[in-house]
Amino acid sequence: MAATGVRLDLDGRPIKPMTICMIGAGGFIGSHLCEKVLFETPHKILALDVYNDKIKHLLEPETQTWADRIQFHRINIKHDSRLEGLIKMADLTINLAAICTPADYNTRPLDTIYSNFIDALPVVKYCSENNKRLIHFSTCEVYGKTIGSFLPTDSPLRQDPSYYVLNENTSPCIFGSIEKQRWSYACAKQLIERLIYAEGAENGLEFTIVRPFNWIGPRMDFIPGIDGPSEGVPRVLACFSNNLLRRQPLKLVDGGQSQRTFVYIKDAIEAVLLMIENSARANGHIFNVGNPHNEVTVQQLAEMMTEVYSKVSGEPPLESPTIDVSSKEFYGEGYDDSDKRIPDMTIINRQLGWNPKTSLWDLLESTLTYQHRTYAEAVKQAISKPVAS
Ligand SMILES: NC(=O)c1ccc[n+]([C@@H]2O[C@H](COP(=O)([O-])OP(=O)(O)OC[C@H]3O[C@@H](n4cnc5c(N)ncnc54)[C@H](O)[C@@H]3O)[C@@H](O)[C@H]2O)c1
Ligand SMILES: O=c1ccn([C@@H]2O[C@H](COP(=O)(O)OP(=O)(O)O[C@H]3OC[C@](O)(CO)[C@H]3O)[C@@H](O)[C@H]2O)c(=O)[nH]1
Repeated sequence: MAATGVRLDLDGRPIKPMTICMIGAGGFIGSHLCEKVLFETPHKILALDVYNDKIKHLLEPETQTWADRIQFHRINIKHDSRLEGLIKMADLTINLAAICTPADYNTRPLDTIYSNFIDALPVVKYCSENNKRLIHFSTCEVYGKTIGSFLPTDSPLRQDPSYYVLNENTSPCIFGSIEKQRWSYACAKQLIERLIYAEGAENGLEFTIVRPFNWIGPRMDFIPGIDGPSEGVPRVLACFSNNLLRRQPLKLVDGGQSQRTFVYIKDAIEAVLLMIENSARANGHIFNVGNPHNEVTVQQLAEMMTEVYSKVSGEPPLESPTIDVSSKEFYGEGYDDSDKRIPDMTIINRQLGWNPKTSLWDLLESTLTYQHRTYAEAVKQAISKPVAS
């Protein structure tokens, strides 16, 4: 499965095999990136994470053809002296490690800020001091709210893309007040972006910053009570999958009127591989990675997921498939929301020629087929178990 023959970059130069130190390799994005690198390139991976359940299929059995190209290190980067050595052994470091579920931002703001800023500091420092290239995962949340959201609801300017399309070099970062602790994550991500940018400007760090716009697909987060805590609140794909699997109405926070653009994880991973293998085109840039054509309100997402799940599971949809819930009830005090997220694709198009391919319907069809195959039986068994009194 590994690539054979000479592979060329976008400028026709041979791509040299490299060693990648991937921090957070055991998560949703990390697991897909590990697959891509192992199946389609000759590169080696030093995979660092606290967990490895999502990459077990890549680590075992050790007879797999790629086995000598991935090494798992169970490391918590908060406190592990092996981190610098592993970064030194690699040509490139990719940092994916983070607390990145909105339910945590206002309920565990300290953990969120430490994870997204303080814990990322040594990674940046070791890369800079050892002249190692860094690809750092930030977020589309650094844009916060759109300028258009502050206009009167009937203002025609709300239809003008310059009031809502999010551009890496020109859009401002607009967060709510400090008591809206939702923004702890976005603010920590923004500060680490600024630090990386400054390391590039003052000390010559070779960096690329990725701003993912709602990447979704198989292995995202967990299903509460099955492979994660019963009371846990994952991101929207897993929340709605959980509701569909349990035949419960999908909960629309504050009416589900916020808008998102969703991109299929496999499309997005193509963009990351282009960044990995085209350093001259990617260094010094911040890239939006999303699919501007897949925009829906959360309510429309719920309706589409209900329809797709019915198709892939063969079960009829519920008579009342959704229910409204207040954000205070769902997430607690201090929650706030991004109103709309459409990525400007000019920079990634110009530098890497990347475009997403998969429609929202198609990506939901493959993802919900996976969810049904992976979880339906376990959920059925969990539901049928008598509850302890
Ligand atoms: N999925 C998206 O759409 C999306 C959107 C915006 C930003 N991002 C960013 O992309 C990155 C990866 O996101 P994901 O969706 O794969 O999340 P994820 O939670 O699935 O993956 C993060 C991984 O990092 C690991 N990790 C966290 N803290 C660690 C530590 N101290 N030491 C070692 N490992 C640690 C976790 O165990 C987990 O496996 C994050 O930085 C996130 O902020 C993702
Ligand atoms: O059951 C639910 C769960 C969520 N919502 C609403 O859906 C919107 C999207 O929620 P989610 O995908 O969980 O998170 P966000 O898009 O707000 O934030 C993420 O964006 C990128 C990232 O940085 C990492 O993935 C993260 O911060 C939202 O409006 C929820 O309120 C719902 O209605 N019902």
